[in-house]
Amino acid sequence: MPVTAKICGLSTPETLDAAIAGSASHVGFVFFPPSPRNLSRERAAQLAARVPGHVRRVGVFVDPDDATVESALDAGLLDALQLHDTAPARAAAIKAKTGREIWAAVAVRTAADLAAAVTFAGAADRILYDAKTPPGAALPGGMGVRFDWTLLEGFRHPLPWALSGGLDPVNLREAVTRTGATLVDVSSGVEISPGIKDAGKIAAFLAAVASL
Ligand SMILES: O=C(O)c1ccccc1NCC(=O)[C@H](O)[C@H](O)COP(=O)(O)O
Repeated sequence: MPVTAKICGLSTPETLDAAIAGSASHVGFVFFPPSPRNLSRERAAQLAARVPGHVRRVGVFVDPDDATVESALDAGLLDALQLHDTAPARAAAIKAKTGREIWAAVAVRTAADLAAAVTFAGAADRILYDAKTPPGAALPGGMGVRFDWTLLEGFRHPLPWALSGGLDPVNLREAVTRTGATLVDVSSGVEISPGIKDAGKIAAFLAAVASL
């Protein structure tokens, strides 16, 4: 099965272009003000206009209200909405209201955390297994934290899914081999500092994906 990749937290034309040139299947735009990757409406519109139709635009949110979603949808021309810290009923309501594909982030540290995945059946279209960030962390994602990938070995996934959390070009092969992921998501692993993406690192990650 071919593996595809989402490059998340893009915020400049140069790094967005590197993701597109390297054949990313998805690009992620963050709409969460505490994040160093947060986009203004204007920047989101500027970036969204550069994305060709075959690359899917994913908006990343943390339990957003309707106004936040509407504003981002309009500016970012979003194909999918990735929801962190969002209850299944709220995810279902956003899906019904927007008609967009919904990705539900499930934060994982232990096997017990995986039980949340099934609660999104019927409410979301895809599960994003992401590493649980430390207690008190400013962000629920995008912190370069990985989880124990063996937890996903033999797990019965209730929905299509993607793997995230602390991925980089070096650990990618082990992550995919252990979990069987066919869609991977990276942010910190292609940055030189939080929020600052690097075109060379993006190219290296996508080359590693293509070599799997
Ligand atoms: O990236 C952010 O700043 C962010 C903020 C709030 C919620 C989620 C966020 N990122 C979600 C992602 O999709 C990241 O790509 C994912 O957590 C993996 O991040 P990393 O471990 O840094 O590769």
